Amino acid sequence: MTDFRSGFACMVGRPNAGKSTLTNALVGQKVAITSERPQTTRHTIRGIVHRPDAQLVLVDTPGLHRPRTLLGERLNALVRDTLTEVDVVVFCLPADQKVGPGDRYIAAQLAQVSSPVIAVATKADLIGRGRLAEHLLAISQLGEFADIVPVSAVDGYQVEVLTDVIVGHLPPGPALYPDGELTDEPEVVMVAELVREAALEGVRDELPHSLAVVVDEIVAREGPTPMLDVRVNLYVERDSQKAIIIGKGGARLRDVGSEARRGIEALLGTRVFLDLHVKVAKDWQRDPKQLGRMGF
Ligand SMILES: Nc1nc2c(ncn2[C@@H]2O[C@H](COP(=O)(O)OP(=O)(O)OP(=O)(O)O)[C@@H](O)[C@H]2O)c(=O)[nH]1
Repeated sequence: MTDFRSGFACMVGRPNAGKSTLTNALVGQKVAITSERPQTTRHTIRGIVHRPDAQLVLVDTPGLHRPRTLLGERLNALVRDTLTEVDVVVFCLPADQKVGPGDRYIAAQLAQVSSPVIAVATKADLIGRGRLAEHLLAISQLGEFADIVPVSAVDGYQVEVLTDVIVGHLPPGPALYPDGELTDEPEVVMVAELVREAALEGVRDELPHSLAVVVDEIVAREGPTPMLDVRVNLYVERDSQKAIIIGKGGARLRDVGSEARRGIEALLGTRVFLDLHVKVAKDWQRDPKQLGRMGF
C-alpha cells in the first residue's frame, strides 16, 4: 500500500477537558482510565487507531498547567518537547465551559509549537446548537488552528470525522506498531505483572518462564458506581501447566484472581471485575508469530 499514513497525535487541554474519554472513543476501546476527578492522567498514555489506510498513535499528556514551581516548569518543558515531536496536536476545549485563562495559557504555548494544531470542542452533547456555535467562534479567536472540530465522545458525534481530520495531517509511512496492539501504557503492563505474580505464587519452580500474561482489555462498566472489567489471558506451553494454574475444580485460579484483583484495585483506585482465561499456546517462546501476539 503506497498511500498508507502513520504518525503520532497528542491530546492537550485543561484538566477534565475530556482528553482520556476522547482517546478511548477514537481507539474504539477503553484504554485510558477516566474519572470525575481532574488530573487522573499522570502518565503519557498511548492508544493506537488501526485503519486500512492509516495507523494513528495517540499520546495522552498530563495536560499543560500554569507553572507555579520549578517542577511545573520542567513538566511543561517536557510537554512542549512532546508536542514538537508529534505530527499533530489535538487541543481539547470542553463545550460546557467558556474559553478561559487556562485555555488561553495552553493556546499561547501551542503558538510556539511547529506541529499543526486541531482544536476540538469536546462534550458537544452537553449544550445546544446556539451555544456550540458561540463556543466554536470563541475557539477560532484563540489562535491559528489547522481545523476546528466539535465532537462528543459520549454519543459518538463527529468522532469519525475527527479521526479523518487527524489522519489527514499524518505523513505517509508504514504502520509503527503491529495490528491489534492497543496500548503500552504503564497501567496495562502493571496489571499484567500483578496477575503474573499471583499466578506464579507457590508454583514458580513448576512454571519456569512458561507463563505469558496479556491484558486483553480494560473496559469501564456502565452504571452508577465506577467499575472496570479487566480481561486477561494467561498463556502456558503445556496442558499440565494449565492444570497447575487452574487447580482442582478451579480453586487455585480463583485464589489467583482475588489476589491479583486486590492489587489491581489498589493500583487503579477503582473496583475491578477480573476475568482470567488460561490458554495453551504450544511452544510460544519459540514461535515468533505467537510472541508478537503476546507483545514480545
Ligand atoms: N457528556 C459528556 N461528558 C464527557 C465527554 N467526554 C468526557 N466527558 C466527561 O468529562 C469528565 C472528564 O473526562 P476525562 O476524559 O477524564 O478528561 P481528561 O481531560 O482526560 O482529564 P484529566 O485526566 O484530568 O486531564 C469525565 O467525567 C467524562 O465522563 C463527552 O463527550 N460528553
